[in-house]
Amino acid sequence: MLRRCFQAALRFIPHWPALYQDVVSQQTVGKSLEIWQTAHWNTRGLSKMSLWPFSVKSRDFSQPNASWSAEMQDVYNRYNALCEAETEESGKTGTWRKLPSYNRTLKYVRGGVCLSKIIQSKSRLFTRNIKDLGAAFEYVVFLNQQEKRCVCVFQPGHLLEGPPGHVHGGAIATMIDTVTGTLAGYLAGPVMTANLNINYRSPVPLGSVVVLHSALDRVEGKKIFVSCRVTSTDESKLHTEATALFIAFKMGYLFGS
Ligand SMILES: CCCCCCCC/C=C\CCCCCCCC(=O)SCCNC(=O)CCNC(=O)[C@H](O)C(C)(C)COP(=O)(O)OP(=O)(O)OC[C@H]1O[C@@H](n2cnc3c(N)ncnc32)[C@H](O)[C@@H]1OP(=O)(O)O
Repeated sequence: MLRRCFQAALRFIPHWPALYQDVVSQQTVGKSLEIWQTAHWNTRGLSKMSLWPFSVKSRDFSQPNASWSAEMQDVYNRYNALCEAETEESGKTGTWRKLPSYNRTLKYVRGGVCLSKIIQSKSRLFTRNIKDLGAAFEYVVFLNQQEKRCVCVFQPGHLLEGPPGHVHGGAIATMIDTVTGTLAGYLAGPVMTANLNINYRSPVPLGSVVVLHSALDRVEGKKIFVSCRVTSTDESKLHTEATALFIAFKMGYLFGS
């Protein structure tokens, strides 16, 4: 049923066939890097590219809101200023870029906003499925594509409790998976986590602000190795360390073709 739905959708979304064909024809990460970045992932704004006649705007869930603490806002301002400063200097895209954060990964794909209304329309990204501001995952990711690294400013809310007053290890793992997966995804197109190794060094208090620093270690064919450190905002305290392996896949893999 899902497969039929997907195939029917392919016929109606103007850009999807191009996306689909290129995905299935790319064998290695190396080959697909530039193609995905420039043409297929919604990294600059889908509405500019799409011919779809209806609204294709997705809400960006990583905008500052009233739940953000002063510390969260400060760190956000620091990285946001880097994005703006470098953009002004060069007159074009800066080295740092704030990434949008949608509530479905499908929305990063060209035509995906429309597809998301058709395919399992009630599905939501795990980290963006609680509507109360500040209650769970408050975060924003900045990408430095040249240096192949990203940072995430994360303010865990009260619904993420594990040990009393502190963040659940699974919630930290979720954020590590999200941030390393986002980096791998922006560098290589669609990826899935194959392996995630985590060492928890010190507990994270609920409502505090931490920074996830993620960097590309190496690429071997379709294997993308990424590492991540979770620290206090001044980096004086190490909370968590992790390494992750992502595998680039063809979109058809998820839809049975
Ligand atoms: C979806 C797109 C996301 C991108 C978004 C970018 C934009 C940002 C947007 C929004 C942010 C949100 C980001 C969220 C991120 C969350 C990600 C997840 O949580 S993913 C769910 C959990 N993961 C699974 O459910 C996988 C289940 N596993 C599988 O499906 C397969 O095992 C898979 C695809 C991982 C590998 O498939 P095979 O095993 O058929 O692949 P073979 O071709 O055999 O292996 C390739 C190489 O990888 C090695 N390999 C495979 N698994 C390994 C493992 N576990 N450990 C070590 N090596 C492994 C193999 O030995 C092989 O190596 P040799 O080429 O021979 O050198």
